[in-house]
Amino acid sequence: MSPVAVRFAPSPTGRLHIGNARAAVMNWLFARKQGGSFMLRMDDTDRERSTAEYAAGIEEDLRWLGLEWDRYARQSDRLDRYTAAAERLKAAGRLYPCYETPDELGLKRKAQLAQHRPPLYDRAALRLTDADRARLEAEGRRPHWRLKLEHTPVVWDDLVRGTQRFQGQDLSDPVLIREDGQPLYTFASVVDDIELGITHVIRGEDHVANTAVQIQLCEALGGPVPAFGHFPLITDASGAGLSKRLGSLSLKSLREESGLEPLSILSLLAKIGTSDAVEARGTLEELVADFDLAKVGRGTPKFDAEDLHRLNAQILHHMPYAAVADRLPALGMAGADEAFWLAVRPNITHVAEAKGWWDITHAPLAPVVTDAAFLEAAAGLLPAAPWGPDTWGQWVDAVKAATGAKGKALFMPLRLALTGLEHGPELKTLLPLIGRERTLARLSGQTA
Ligand SMILES: Nc1ncnc2c1ncn2[C@@H]1O[C@H](COP(=O)(O)OP(=O)(O)OP(=O)(O)O)[C@@H](O)[C@H]1O
Repeated sequence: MSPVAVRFAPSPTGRLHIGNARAAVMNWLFARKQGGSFMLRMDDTDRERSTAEYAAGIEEDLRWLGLEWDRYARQSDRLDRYTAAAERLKAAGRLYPCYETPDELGLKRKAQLAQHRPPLYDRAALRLTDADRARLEAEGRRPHWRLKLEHTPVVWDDLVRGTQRFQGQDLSDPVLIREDGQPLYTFASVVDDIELGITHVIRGEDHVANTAVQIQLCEALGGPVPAFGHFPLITDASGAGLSKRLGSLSLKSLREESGLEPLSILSLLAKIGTSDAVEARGTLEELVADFDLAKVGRGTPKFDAEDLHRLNAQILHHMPYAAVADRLPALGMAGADEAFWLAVRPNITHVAEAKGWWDITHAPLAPVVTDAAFLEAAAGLLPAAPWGPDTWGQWVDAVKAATGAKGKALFMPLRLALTGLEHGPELKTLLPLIGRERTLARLSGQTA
């Protein structure tokens, strides 16, 4: 058996959204789990809507997620392959020229629907004589080309949906090549899957009907026919579909505006709509280990941004300093060290929020003074420098013994004076970061 080869094949007509990313994640995890290869293929034959900027944006998004590709292809580099495949189909009598305009096709469809018949192409072009075609071309009409489907059953064992059955006679002969010579998605995709050795096509269920046609096309081109798996499409929280062109829920905005970590998105996308619970995972390897296409369910997964934020917080709570060290200076935390990161990571949902704690530990702050006499007494008991992890314990024991204050009455005035807030990271870890001088000043009510 040939080694497993999968592809993620976006059209570069917008930035990737969370649904597209699911397709990328599924394919990448499948490849890694099976020891196979993952290809990024830009389906850019739509010249009007594809741009190099969007292609670069898609690459940026995938790299940010950590989904590196083993192979890369661009359909616009392979146009000669589609021409060659079209010639083979013509020679085999499977590709035929049609001359109807979109308006004429629209009228035919309307008439069929009015008679409660399915709106299938009526194959009128197959009945044209050479003379008819010559006359149409003389009128200036250029042909588009349709695949002549076999009127036989098409059956495949879908890796997600189980056995799928279509009848060739229930499907319209698909247009493979437009009037202007542009190969359409259905065609280019199958030529590539065959020639690039794709063994498994894993994609959203928006492609199920395409698959029936593509299996026939693949056979007409001499195969081999890959395995197919179609997973349900993600909707937004209101149940509405996503579209690259509308820019909905793009990875770029989740990264740049919402400040999410790639692993939160990966953790969500690897598990949403599967029989596994959605949980934060600290590495891609853990997600690979859990992955099994058989766990993907048939229900429509709804994307809820709240889930991502919850996962993000969980991921940050365990994130080592090395994973963020490079990013902290650019977020206004130049000089932030491991002690600072370990102190604040349990209290943040997004990395940028660490800046709030950076300011509290490193910039002037107006303390909240609730009991000046108590704070003065506490100031007199502050241990001498140097301070370490035990300083807080020693200090509060002394304050407790001297004042008799306990529990909240002991901690809250100190927390408010030192941080200005009622909640936050453990004072045991914050105190050495704030330092003795600043602590003394804040205890006396000064902005420091
Ligand atoms: N909402 C979704 N949920 C899961 N997968 C999706 C979703 N939308 C698209 N996909 C998958 O993303 C992959 C790339 O598809 P494609 O580039 O056609 O994106 P698209 O968002 O459908 O495009 P467009 O909005 O530009 O029509 C395909 O495998 C497709 O099935």
